[in-house]
Amino acid sequence: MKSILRIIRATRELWPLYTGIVVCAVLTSVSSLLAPFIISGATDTVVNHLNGSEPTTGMAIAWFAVAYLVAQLFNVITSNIGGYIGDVMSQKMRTILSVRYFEKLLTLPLSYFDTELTGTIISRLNRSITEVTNFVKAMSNTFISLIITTVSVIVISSIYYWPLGLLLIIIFPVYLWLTSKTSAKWQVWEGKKNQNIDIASGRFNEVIGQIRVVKSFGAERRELDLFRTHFGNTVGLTREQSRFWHSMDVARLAFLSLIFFGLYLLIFLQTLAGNFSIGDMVLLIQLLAMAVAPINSLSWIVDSAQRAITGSKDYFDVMERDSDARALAITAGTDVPTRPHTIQAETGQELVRFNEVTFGYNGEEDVLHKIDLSIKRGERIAFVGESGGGKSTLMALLEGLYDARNGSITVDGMDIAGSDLETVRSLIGMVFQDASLFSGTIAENIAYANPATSREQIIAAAKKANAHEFISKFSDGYDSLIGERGLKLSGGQKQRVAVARAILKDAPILILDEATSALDIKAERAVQKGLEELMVGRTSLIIAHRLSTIATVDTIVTLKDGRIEEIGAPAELAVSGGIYAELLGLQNQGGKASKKKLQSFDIVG
Ligand SMILES: Nc1ncnc2c1ncn2[C@@H]1O[C@H](COP(=O)(O)OP(=O)(O)OP(=O)(O)O)[C@@H](O)[C@H]1O
Repeated sequence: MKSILRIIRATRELWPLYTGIVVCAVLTSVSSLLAPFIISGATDTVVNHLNGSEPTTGMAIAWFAVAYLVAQLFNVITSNIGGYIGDVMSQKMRTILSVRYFEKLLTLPLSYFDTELTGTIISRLNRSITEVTNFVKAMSNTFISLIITTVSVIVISSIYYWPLGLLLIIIFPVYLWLTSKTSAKWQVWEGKKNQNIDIASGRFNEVIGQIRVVKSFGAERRELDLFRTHFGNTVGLTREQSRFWHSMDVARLAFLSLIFFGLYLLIFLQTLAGNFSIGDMVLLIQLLAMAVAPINSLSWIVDSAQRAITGSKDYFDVMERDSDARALAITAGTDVPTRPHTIQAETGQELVRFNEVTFGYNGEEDVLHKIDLSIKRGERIAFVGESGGGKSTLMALLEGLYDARNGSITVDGMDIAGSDLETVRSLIGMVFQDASLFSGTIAENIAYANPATSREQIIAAAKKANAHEFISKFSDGYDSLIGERGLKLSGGQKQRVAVARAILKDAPILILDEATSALDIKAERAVQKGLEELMVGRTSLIIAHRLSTIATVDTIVTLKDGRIEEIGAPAELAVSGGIYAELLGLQNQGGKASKKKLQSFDIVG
């Protein structure tokens, strides 16, 4: 329950809506309580008229009907206004919670995403927020009227005949006791179901996101079976859970029926004995009928409260994680650099420095050891090493995605650990191995760094990236929509759009992870032409996958098991007997074994 209160506290700006809901609920309950009294009055008036003790007119009786009508209309209006406010409140609450969740995810360190599946994160968000908002809405609409109605029924019945009140009071503790007995078990089942759904949804997202891989491996059936199994598990769990819940519900309702049997018996006997008038009897029967609904909804409230508690736990689990303070500053907008950093280093002077950098992921073993490296402004530097040697990790550190365990990295003299991330990242452009485009138009993708970029600038960037020609051939040109991840573009086309995107970002430092994806020679040349344009006047760090690229750089850094083995110009390293020389030798040898060895270095030729 504490977590529900936390949600309400966390959304305290909604208090005018909460108040509106409470006021409407009070008015609705009061107006619905009026109806039994009006009908009771009318019944007594009719009965008295019929037995001749108090003759009345049709007009007088009609006023009862009018009063009933007014009470009912009032009830309808207040309950609907309450419903309207409830709808707005729950949607606002949903919006607030969802935005905060998204904001939180955007500020969490990358290490969180290394261990969580995207689909799982989404599924958890949907479930927890839906259940919490549904519950708060239902609570606000029903809980208050439940209390008012119940208390009124107990008080009024007691005034008429105290044993009636006593019997009604007994119902609540027994009912709650029976319900709480079920709750602990219920939650365990619910947790297991959620686990299965999260795994299935996580996989679902991955499979649909990488549908080509799935199809090419013919893994559709296997994936479908896995999905079916996880969802199938939830059916079995629901069976057990529901069987238990409903058998407890039978106990609850049987007990309720027993108490109501006693209540009705007492009312009938008292009326027969002349202690209640017919009107009193009608009033009490109606009041009891009104009490049944809140009692029945007790178990439903407990049920949805349990769901909401589980949901809010998941929610707070993520919300309580430590954000990366510097990422937080970006989403909060407090870290916007007042002016773009202008590079101080002259061409040929040191721009990037790795100073004895050691790093390991998430408390795991070190994967980079004492990396010492100086990169000059304007230099082209290729990183070569076996797969897993630490090339991507080194780049991730430079971008400030992870913090070094030891040592420091400076860019233009700024230690990136102490600098605001927005400045650091504004200095670095990236072209990823997988172009990673978003759904939307080609123009939107090219202008991702700055959506306000003019169409002329977008076209100029596309021309430099060697992409203008193919884009112009689409019927909608730059406004052509590309599917999620740009599925409608070829690999080479996607790469060129990504290059144009990097050209527009215009960062002085470039990280290029050369595409190894099976680009044919023509496509590769087209991309290469764009990359050459992109690299002009910039400092380029290249994770190279082609010996032809490596041969053209100023400096090669070879990495082995997270350590720098050699640094030098291609001509020097070609004869030094190190990794690069070995790779050149393998290329010249040809043959299967050589090809395999080259592949282990992610070198495609
Ligand atoms: N997110 C991560 N969490 C934990 N360990 C990781 C993570 N990313 C990489 N590693 C590990 O760090 C080491 C270096 O990986 P890295 O991706 O930097 O190598 P690489 O040289 O770029 O390889 P490749 O060329 O295959 O991409 C590897 O042992 C890898 O298993």
